[in-house]
Amino acid sequence: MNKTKGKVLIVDDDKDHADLLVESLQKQCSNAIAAYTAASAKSAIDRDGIDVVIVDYDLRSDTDGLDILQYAKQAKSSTKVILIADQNNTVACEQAIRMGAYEALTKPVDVDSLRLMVSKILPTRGDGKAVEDFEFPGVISRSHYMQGIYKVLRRVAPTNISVLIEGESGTGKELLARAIHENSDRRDNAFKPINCAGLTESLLESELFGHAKGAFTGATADRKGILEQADKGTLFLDEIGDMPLSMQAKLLRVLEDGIVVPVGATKAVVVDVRVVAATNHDLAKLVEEKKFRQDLYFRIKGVSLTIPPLRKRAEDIPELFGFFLRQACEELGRDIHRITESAMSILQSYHWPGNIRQLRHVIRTMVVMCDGDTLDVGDIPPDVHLVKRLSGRVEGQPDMSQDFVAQFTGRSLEEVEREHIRRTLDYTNGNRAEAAKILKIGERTLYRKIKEYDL
Ligand SMILES: Nc1ncnc2c1ncn2[C@@H]1O[C@H](COP(=O)(O)OP(=O)(O)OP(=O)(O)O)[C@@H](O)[C@H]1O
Repeated sequence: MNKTKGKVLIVDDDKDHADLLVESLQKQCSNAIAAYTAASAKSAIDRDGIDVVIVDYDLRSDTDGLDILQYAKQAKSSTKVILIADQNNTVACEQAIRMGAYEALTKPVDVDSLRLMVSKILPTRGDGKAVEDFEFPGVISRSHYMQGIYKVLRRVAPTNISVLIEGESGTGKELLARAIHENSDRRDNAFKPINCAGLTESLLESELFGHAKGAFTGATADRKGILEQADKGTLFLDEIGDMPLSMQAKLLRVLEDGIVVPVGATKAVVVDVRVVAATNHDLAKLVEEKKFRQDLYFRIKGVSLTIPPLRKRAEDIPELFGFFLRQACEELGRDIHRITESAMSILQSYHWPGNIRQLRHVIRTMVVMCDGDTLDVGDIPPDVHLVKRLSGRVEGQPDMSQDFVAQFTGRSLEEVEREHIRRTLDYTNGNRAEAAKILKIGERTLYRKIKEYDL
């Protein structure tokens, strides 16, 4: 059988069960180990750089499986954690998923399915050797959209091909560009980003190409441009759609010939750069409108990728949430592990115009606002709150009604009504008069429904 590379840790205080899982996983994973206590699990995580943790929720010690989940993710965010809980403990399973667990299973666990799951996380090559480690440090994503993107990146990153990344602001374009660089042979040389928007043409030219001493007022010394600084490395051209047309022509020439002449210099410099470009415009449309040069478009678009906005991949939110929660807690010296179901559900159905960047800020604000050890609806900033989503289309924002409907598809009208009333009451912190106003029903009707639905 093809063995996977990667380390698997089984954490279970039932020694026999842990050993059984280790034995079964060792058939496919040469490096499966067991820990019977939380303390030894933590030292294995610190010591061994574990890739997959399979942890029993009920450890019968002062801690539980969720604590190990949090510890493992903090030690290495790419570690995948599978939680196993008792059949009736769906609360722990839901909490684990909210905290970024890869999967949460209830007992009895089918060992073959578990093995299959681990083999999906740690793939093998046909010749039995493990796939080369391919790291996207700090890049979180489990949605099928993002998995598709990673598949392409795995192939593309190690080559020299130019990559064009399209996506709304804050979707993680620069992060992916860095991941491409880190997974290429150029990783030991520089990754140089430059934002092509917001710079005057002459500034952009001098930033890109450099300048000679005395080239213009203020040029008191020779200065290497970004292109030269990125020699043998990667040049990241952010917001390339905003580059002035005349600069586009100059850039194309350099990319074609690999020769840079700094502003005011007489000598040319030969450079070897790989280009990764990003834009939040539809570049093909800009080409049609003659606002972007077609020849440059083809030059930078060796492979093009579009990162979907966060609202189209709400399934990524729990894992991103866990990641940013840990970051914020570390930064602010807080110890918060949990989020209520209603709060997570609000985060998952918000439309996130600022995408992942906005999510990160919101989670930080929630940590600041939170009094206890669990984030709740009241900690969510008002602009992310329910009312905008429930009132349908927000001006200037996409229509969210589809996402809203999708949440409730397959549920009865009664269930939807109950849930809707519950969330609205959450939103108004239990203020019935305000909730009735939002719901556009009388207060007496609301009172009746609260009793009827036992809210
Ligand atoms: N998949 C991800 N996992 C973890 N963090 C992410 C992910 N994607 C984005 N981020 C974080 O979100 C923030 C915004 O990402 P980034 O700057 O790469 O976006 P961008 O699309 O380049 O934005 P802009 O177009 O405004 O320059 C960064 O803090 C980044 O680390």
